[in-house]
Amino acid sequence: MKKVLEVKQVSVSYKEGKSRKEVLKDISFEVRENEILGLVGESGCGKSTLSKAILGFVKTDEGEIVHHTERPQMIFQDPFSSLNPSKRVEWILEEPLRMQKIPKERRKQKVLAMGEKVGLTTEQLRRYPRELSGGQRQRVSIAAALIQGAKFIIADEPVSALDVTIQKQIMELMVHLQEEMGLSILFISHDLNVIYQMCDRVMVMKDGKIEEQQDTEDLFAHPKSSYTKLLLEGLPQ
Ligand SMILES: Nc1ncnc2c1ncn2[C@@H]1O[C@H](COP(=O)(O)OP(=O)(O)OP(=O)(O)O)[C@@H](O)[C@H]1O
Repeated sequence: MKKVLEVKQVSVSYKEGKSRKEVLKDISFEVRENEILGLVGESGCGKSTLSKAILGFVKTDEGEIVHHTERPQMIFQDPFSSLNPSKRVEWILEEPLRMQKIPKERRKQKVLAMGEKVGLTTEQLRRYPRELSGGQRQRVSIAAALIQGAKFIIADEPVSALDVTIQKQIMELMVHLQEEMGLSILFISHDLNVIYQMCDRVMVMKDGKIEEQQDTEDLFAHPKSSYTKLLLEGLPQ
């Protein structure tokens, strides 16, 4: 099985006064080609720090992070913060292509095609981010992540800010695109229901450590760690 990412015995700490607080402790896992790997854990357990470490935004104290593809593209919970408010959606999507000096006609075609893939109409592509609904904005950030041909995406709580029905649509879109485009997704969520519906494999994180990782069905049917059991007990049947 080919891998897109290997994280080997990684530890990360933040400065806290004169000492340092260890936030990630000896983390090891891999993301394989063509899979959705879930990362679940309570608020503050270190999920966002892990994605920052993968992107190289925080320094690791120990361990090694090996990329086998280009750096992943991110999708965030709140696309507002990542979308330029003063530009129309089509401009935002075109921007990385402009940087690559792709000719105008080709850029327009790519934006239209990507818009269609994520379910945005030509009319919606002409709007500003603030003129779209939360779900439509999340479609824009998915398109922005994919338009340069990324094969590996980190999605950090991408559906947590959405209502349940919209949540479902965005989840279905992501699974569909993952299958169609052969993507690898590291899917971060605190919501076990969402993880169950989306992911091929799951890692459970607690206090900066990976408690366990298993195929989704196995983890939900036969959790190994007492912490995972506790999390699952909190779920309606
Ligand atoms: N820049 C920073 N400096 C110091 N401490 C930080 C910094 N960023 C995060 N932390 C601390 O590191 C721990 C892990 O935070 P992190 O944001 O990675 O958790 P998380 O699991 O993503 O939480 P959430 O789901 O609430 O976003 C927390 O205790 C947090 O307070």
